[in-house]
Amino acid sequence: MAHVSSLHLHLSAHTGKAAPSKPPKFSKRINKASKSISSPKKRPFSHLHKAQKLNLEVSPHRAVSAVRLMRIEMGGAFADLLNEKGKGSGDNEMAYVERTLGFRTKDLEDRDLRLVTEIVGGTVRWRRYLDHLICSLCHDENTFRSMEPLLLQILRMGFYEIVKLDMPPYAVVDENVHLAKVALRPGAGNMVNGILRKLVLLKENNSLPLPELDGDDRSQARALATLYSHPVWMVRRWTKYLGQEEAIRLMMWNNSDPSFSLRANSGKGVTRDDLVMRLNSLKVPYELSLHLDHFVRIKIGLQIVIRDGLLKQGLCSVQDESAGLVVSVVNPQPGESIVDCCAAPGGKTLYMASLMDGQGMVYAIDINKGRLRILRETAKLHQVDAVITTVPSDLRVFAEKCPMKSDKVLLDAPCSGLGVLSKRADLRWNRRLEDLEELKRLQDELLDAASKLVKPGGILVYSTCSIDHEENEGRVDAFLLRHPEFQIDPVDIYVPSDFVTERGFFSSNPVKHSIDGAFAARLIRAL
Ligand SMILES: C[S@@+](CC[C@H](N)C(=O)[O-])C[C@H]1O[C@@H](n2cnc3c(N)ncnc32)[C@H](O)[C@@H]1O
Repeated sequence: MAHVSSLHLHLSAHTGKAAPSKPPKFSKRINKASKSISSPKKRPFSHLHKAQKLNLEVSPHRAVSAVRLMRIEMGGAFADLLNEKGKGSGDNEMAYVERTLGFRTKDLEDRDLRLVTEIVGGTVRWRRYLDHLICSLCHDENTFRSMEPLLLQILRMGFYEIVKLDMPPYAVVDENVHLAKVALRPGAGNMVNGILRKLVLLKENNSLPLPELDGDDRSQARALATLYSHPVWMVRRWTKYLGQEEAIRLMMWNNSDPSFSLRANSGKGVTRDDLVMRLNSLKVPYELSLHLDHFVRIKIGLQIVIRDGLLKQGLCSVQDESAGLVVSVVNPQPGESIVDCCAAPGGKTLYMASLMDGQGMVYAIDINKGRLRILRETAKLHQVDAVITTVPSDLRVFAEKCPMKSDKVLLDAPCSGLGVLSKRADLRWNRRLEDLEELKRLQDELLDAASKLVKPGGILVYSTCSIDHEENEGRVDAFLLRHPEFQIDPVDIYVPSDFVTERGFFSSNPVKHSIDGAFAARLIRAL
């Protein structure tokens, strides 16, 4: 999670990358605020102190959104509330606002939090599109490129609200101008006013300066990347593998509001009916999963579920159905010994453990000790810790040193995450094409290591949350060439046929199935 002291980094609007420097563009107010941030002693928030800094004219959702956007861009934090793991309570957020902007606003209500989620998620997703418009309406490109980070975030929010949310334009202009004035300085407010008013006029005349979809493949990819707000390399890759129409549909999915699934924690004796009763009493609308007995889908209301403590009490988990279906491919049975090779933070480990009726063992290996600690704690909370053993280790080292042979081995490999871009709003901006090559090398090494832990006749499941052919089928094909002792075990008896590829792999497609994109291959070792 981003630490607020990252405000000391200067962020270039051009690269979106933070580079260490003194904070050149922040107003004195911000510099003062960041001084107090880096001080190890926190100032107590006395009532007097609060009253002095209370600003009732800036709406809370706007102040919180601006600060979250700063944290995301400068620290790589995730945009969705889910990743705040329920810590995003109003109080916490307001402390961030005060330390970043130098004032508090009135407290956040549930409605404000919903707006924050919508504005932050949308502004991050539409960043390339919004920056194109902002840059077009600036005096010159240099003005845009050298814009101070907070000012840019305020403009992005305003553009998003006007263009994508169709909010009443002059109210948006007034509020963002006011925020820029109090959080930065009067001149910044004037600039926001000028640019946003230009935007309102252009929108009213239906003449937003957007690129045309023409020219050669490269220029079309660049235009699509702006129109649907994705990196150019992703557009080029998807156009090549999926065709332009399908690539556009995928980008539209990635830009839509994500829906979430909840898994009733049967390890603790909670049934889906129990979960549904709680959701009814909280008035959170849901749909039963068509594919998995323990799962329900919710489009809205995750905040309410978090607030009500359902996650903290271990009654359910937030888990996408695509992850649940990967567990169906493993098909864990009571009494089995299962190795989960890249287990943390434990979504699949916990679900597998809950299906084992207290018999057998899931060995949860992960290189990341901190994430593994979270897994251990959640396993206790979910009352499945008796069938989980955590092993902090690099899988490659573990497989070399430890001769254990298991019934089943799941390798849920580190991957690009290209199947989960609707939930991970900022991920598209953090991934580079070069990452894929590095990831493929790691995936091959981890597959080789995982295969050593499978007993003769045992099962190896390779899974990712990517929709990229090279990370999925490509890795399996390369593995089968290196390991003729394994062959494909088709997944059709474990998951609905709609998810089964011609070659017998599991594949979920966000556009087709309205869940995250994921992949799993079930491989069986010769006796
Ligand atoms: C996709 S995540 C796993 C998600 C997890 N299976 C779940 O369902 O919650 C990939 C995991 O691989 C771990 N990892 C990366 N390199 C590793 C290695 N060499 N050995 C073991 N774990 C590794 C990362 O720490 C990360 O937790």
